[in-house]
Amino acid sequence: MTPPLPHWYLLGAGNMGTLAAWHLLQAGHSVTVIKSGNGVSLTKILQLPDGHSTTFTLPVLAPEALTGPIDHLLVAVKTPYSQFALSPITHRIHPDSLVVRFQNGLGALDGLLPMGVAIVDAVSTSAVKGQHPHHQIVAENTTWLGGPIDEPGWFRELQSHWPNLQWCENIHTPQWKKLVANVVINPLTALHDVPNGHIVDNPALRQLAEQLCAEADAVLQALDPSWPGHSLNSVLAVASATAGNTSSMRADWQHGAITEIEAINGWLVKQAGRLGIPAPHNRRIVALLTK
Ligand SMILES: NC(=O)C1=CN([C@@H]2O[C@H](COP(=O)(O)OP(=O)(O)OC[C@H]3O[C@@H](n4cnc5c(N)ncnc54)[C@H](OP(=O)(O)O)[C@@H]3O)[C@@H](O)[C@H]2O)C=CC1
Ligand SMILES: CC(C)(CO)C(=O)C(=O)O
Repeated sequence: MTPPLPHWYLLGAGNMGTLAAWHLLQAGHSVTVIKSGNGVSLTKILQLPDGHSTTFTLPVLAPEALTGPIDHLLVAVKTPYSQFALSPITHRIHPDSLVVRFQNGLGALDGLLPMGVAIVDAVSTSAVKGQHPHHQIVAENTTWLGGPIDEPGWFRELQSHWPNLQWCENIHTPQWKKLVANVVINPLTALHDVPNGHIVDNPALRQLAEQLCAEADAVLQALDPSWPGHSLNSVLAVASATAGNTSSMRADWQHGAITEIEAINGWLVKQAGRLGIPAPHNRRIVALLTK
């Protein structure tokens, strides 16, 4: 008999959470948002890449209204909010639960989940923007899922409803590529209040980019000697491809919101410290963007 499709609990029904929920619903999974405001459902209006909009409604449960165990959890809150969002529900998560971490950076869930819980990382080069209830898919690129488990049985079917979704045996590779792009582009565009393309066009920013990138490559190479290094050209290619965009960190910084610096450059600085590798440029940038 085929096992039932997962029932997902979603922490963070913002841009990425809405994208994931839409594809999961399309594939026949069910999704409940965990958020204060029990009983109030969330109606989402998601603009698809072809310009059409789709409207769907997600049930909402307050953390204290949850009763049974959480078997499948999708975490799509911004990294600084992970602990606050997870703490009321961790007692519902058990060693056989599957947690999908849909966040930029690394380490944001470290120490927050019960021992033994499998974390599948989702790395996406897609882009979704907007504010509840309106969300717009502005770029539909590859999304990789992978972690310490084999490809789940439901994945193939989900793939047929989620364009460019891939299962990745070695999630480190896309995750670290994305990390290096975020290490360079996000803080520089935030601090200098410029769109991504300025990293390529402005010689002073490009020099700072080289410094941040070289430190990131040194740390990643120490963690995994097969890391190819020399990431600058691919980082500049991302900055060129998104030249007119406001990075997520620039947007957060402009709004006075806490940024994801701790999970991006902060993670790198922590690794550098552990490994005894100097990372003064990243250290400085973390200090500048930490309120
Ligand atoms: N948007 C994008 O294109 C991409 C984003 N990412 C990454 O995905 C992650 C999510 O980003 P994004 O979706 O853009 O962020 P959003 O700000 O759009 O969404 C975050 C959501 O989390 C909710 N939230 C915050 N705190 C809690 C809480 N305690 N309990 C329940 N819900 C909570 C917010 O609700 P409320 O608004 O009510 O506070 C909001 O709906 C980030 O790590 C980002 O870097 C990765 C690739 C692309
Ligand atoms: C790749 C980049 C920099 C695109 O803007 C991004 O992921 C972000 O803004 O967080």
